Amino acid sequence: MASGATETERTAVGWAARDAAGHLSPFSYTLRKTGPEDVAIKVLYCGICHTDIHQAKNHLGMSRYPMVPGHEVVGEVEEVGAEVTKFRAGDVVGVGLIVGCCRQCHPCKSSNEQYCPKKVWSYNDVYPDGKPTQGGFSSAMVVDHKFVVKIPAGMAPEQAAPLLCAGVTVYSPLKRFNLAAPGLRGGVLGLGGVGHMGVKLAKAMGHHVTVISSSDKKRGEAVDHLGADAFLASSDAAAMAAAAGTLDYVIDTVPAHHPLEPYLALLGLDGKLIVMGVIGQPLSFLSPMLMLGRKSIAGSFVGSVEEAEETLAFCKDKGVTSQIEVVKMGYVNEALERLERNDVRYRFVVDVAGSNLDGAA
Ligand SMILES: NC(=O)C1=CN([C@@H]2O[C@H](COP(=O)(O)OP(=O)(O)OC[C@H]3O[C@@H](n4cnc5c(N)ncnc54)[C@H](OP(=O)(O)O)[C@@H]3O)[C@@H](O)[C@H]2O)C=CC1
Ligand SMILES: O=C/C=C/c1ccc(O)c(O)c1
Ligand SMILES: [Zn+2]
Ligand SMILES: [Zn+2]
Repeated sequence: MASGATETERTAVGWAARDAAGHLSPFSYTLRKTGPEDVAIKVLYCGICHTDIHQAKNHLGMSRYPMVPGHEVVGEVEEVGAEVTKFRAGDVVGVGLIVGCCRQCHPCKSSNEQYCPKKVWSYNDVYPDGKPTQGGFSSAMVVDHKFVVKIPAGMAPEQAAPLLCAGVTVYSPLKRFNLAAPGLRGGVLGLGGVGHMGVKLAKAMGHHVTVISSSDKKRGEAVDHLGADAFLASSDAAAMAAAAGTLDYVIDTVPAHHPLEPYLALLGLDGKLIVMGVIGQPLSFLSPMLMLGRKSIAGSFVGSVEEAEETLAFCKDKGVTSQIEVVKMGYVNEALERLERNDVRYRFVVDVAGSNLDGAA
């Protein structure tokens, strides 16, 4: 469609959860007209993040249905609004977890818009006009251009998808907590979608990287395939004790309740435990575990648009890729089940444009 056309409301076909069972099935809905600052996107690929399970299954008690999840979106620009100059039809672009913010608060004014109190989530939220947001397991999205990033030329679109959440989620805290310098010793707890990007990004920053996993099953892959320098099974008390005090940081990606003390013990002086997992129960630790070592526990929430662009550029520059299994939309429910039972190496990406979204086989 012509650049600047803004009058047509379009129908999208997504795959939506209807209730907390979290089963996705075809769902038609209308997208807003392409406003002057909007980009209309045909979705090509969308990664499956564990957050999509948390949201679809109402793990946090805040889910709204019908809900089309998906927030690692890569697509092709179909139409741009009259005031959009950064993108044009045919560009390959990405969208992550956030699609709106107030533009006036301190986080917004300091390129930390993901921390805006009025941020709009790409799904399971509403726009200021009351229309529900729907995510990337869908034929199309209309997104404010501020929240759209260009996928670097030469980067495969399916490869780029996991960088838009898993990648930037690790890149952002490493940068913000001054943990991007070479030579640091990092730990990645939980080798899943976010964790495997943690290993790859930290290695590309020049860190010595230890994977801390719930079992020994991923040892070979972590060291031989992903390039980790060391591997600890958290169940191996002797190995955990031998590694005490050796790490500058641990990126904790576990999506379920777990003790923090075994991982605080791995940190040396001033070490940081960065909690990433979305866990709806209190986590606990004994305060001396922090004091004796001046350690800190921090959180971090995805990354800004600027950081998403930096992550993409960093990955392009360093040759960092995601390790993915590409599936069709008809497989999305099996993929969600396999993700939940820790059976994916390491991110599912749905080939949305190559799928029959109406649900026929
Ligand atoms: N803070 C933020 O901005 C973001 C948060 N998230 C959240 O991070 C978490 C991880 O997401 P993602 O990487 O996609 O998830 P994955 O399921 O891909 O990976 C999680 C990994 O944690 C380990 N794990 C899983 N279940 C358990 C358990 N019960 N106990 C101990 N370890 C477990 C497994 O690794 P192993 O086999 O090595 O033990 C698993 O591979 C989720 O809660 C997600 O919502 C995601 C993106 C951004
Ligand atoms: O995938 C990214 C989402 C992270 C997230 C962080 C906090 C929270 O309450 C969520 O629902 C999701
Ligand atoms: Zn995510
Ligand atoms: Zn704001």
